[in-house]
Amino acid sequence: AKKEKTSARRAKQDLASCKNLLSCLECHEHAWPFLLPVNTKQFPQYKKAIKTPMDLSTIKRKLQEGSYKHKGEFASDVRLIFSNCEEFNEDYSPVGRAGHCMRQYFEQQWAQM
Ligand SMILES: Cc1ncccc1N[C@@H](C)c1ccc2c(c1)OCCO2
Repeated sequence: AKKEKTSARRAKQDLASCKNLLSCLECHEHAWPFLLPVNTKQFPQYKKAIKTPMDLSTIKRKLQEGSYKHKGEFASDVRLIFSNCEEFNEDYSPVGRAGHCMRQYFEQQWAQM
């Protein structure tokens, strides 16, 4: 019973840390391209090019719904945002640069979790 308690407590702590890190990502100056799902009416080719779209609002919903069993699954979805961004956007475009900046920020914060 002791072992389960600590792992339940750690799971709670991890969820709180993921929610906190997500808030930091959402309010980052360069988060603007990633806040909501890419509008495929605005970018018709996006649907074909990007097999698994991801964005910060979707991650927020998944956290709230308890969709992530381990914090690593949360990190994978965040990294998916940035790999989709690299696939679709030129490195030196405004969105491409924002993606590189946000990825660097995320990995820095993630390493301290
Ligand atoms: C992350 C991403 N990848 C590929 C395409 C779009 C986006 N983001 C949207 C929000 C977006 C990014 C940039 C925009 C825009 C919408 O609307 C018009 C002007 O510039």
